[in-house]
Amino acid sequence: MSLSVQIQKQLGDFHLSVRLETGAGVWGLLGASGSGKSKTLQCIAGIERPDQGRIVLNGRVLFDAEKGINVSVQQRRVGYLFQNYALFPTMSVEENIACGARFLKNGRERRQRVQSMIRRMQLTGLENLRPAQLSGGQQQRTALARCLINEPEILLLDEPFSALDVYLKEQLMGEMTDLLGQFHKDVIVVTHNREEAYQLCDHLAILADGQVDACGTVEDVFAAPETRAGAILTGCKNIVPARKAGATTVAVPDWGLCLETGRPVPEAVRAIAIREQAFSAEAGENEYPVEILKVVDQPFSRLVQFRYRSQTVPGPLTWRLETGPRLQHLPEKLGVAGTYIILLYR
Ligand SMILES: Nc1ncnc2c1ncn2[C@@H]1O[C@H](COP(=O)(O)OP(=O)(O)OP(=O)(O)O)[C@@H](O)[C@H]1O
Repeated sequence: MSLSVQIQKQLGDFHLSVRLETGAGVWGLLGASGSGKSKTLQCIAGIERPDQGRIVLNGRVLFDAEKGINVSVQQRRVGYLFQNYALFPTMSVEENIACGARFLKNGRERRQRVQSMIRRMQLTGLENLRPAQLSGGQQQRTALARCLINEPEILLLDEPFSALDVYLKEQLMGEMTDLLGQFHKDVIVVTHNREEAYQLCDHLAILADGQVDACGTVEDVFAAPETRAGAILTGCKNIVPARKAGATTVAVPDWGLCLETGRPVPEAVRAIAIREQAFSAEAGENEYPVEILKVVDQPFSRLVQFRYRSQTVPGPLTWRLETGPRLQHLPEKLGVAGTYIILLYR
């Protein structure tokens, strides 16, 4: 699969300007609320019309502003799973799924396809129930079946788990991964949740203020987000302006420190990020005196707020530890291994 998106759209004061090239597998659009994720997906599906640009799916031009091409939603062969599934409340499971196969004129073939979908999506026995009589997972499978029956070339999932509680979400994420694997569908999934992004996707594009800010494999984006937006969205809490100080060191004026990164530091570095788990009382590297401000016990971890004694700005830093015996002695120094210092360029 290849999808090329180059679109611009003005929405009130908000400017969407997305350039994205995706390949096979599951791609995630990870962005904060209001960053333009849903609008991007809707432009690809043909629900929204960009002001400018071009969208090409597997060599087929779906939209080209200059050439006046705008293929209809029905003809795009793009499956779109709405955030709340958008099932028709007065229709049964079977009727909802059949809606996705309206394009099939042959009634017998349509019925066969619907029955096959019901089996594959493990909805057997539920055919005559209405959406309100289904569990969250059954509703999601019905909506997925309605998308997939049309044999789309790509499946777009808009925040597929946002409406679910934590327990159901974990269960359904596992199910969804299995189903997507079974159907061998290429997928773009929109989410603001880093766990979802990490678990479901092979590749990630970070969306910030209507633009793609960073792009790469999930592992690379999480290991080295490169931008502030990427660092925040992948869960970094300690982000601070920094600049190159030496071949392998960064100066961090707000903390009054110079940190050794253990690798060449490019001139372009503008900030660093250190994950909460990266600090250690036994790091043996970059160890500096700290003042512990607060210890908050959480169910499976302990959050320690601290400041460097050399710090010139007030905001606390956070250090997260696995829950163990209560801290007997609060450390006087904390360190961080150079490899855990994430260099940010924007
Ligand atoms: N019709 C509109 N007129 C003006 N602004 C709009 C319109 N529709 C959307 N916007 C703005 O466009 C921006 C992007 O919206 P979009 O729904 O794509 O965000 P999102 O990243 O999906 O957010 P969320 O995660 O909250 O759903 C938002 O700031 C929104 O306020």
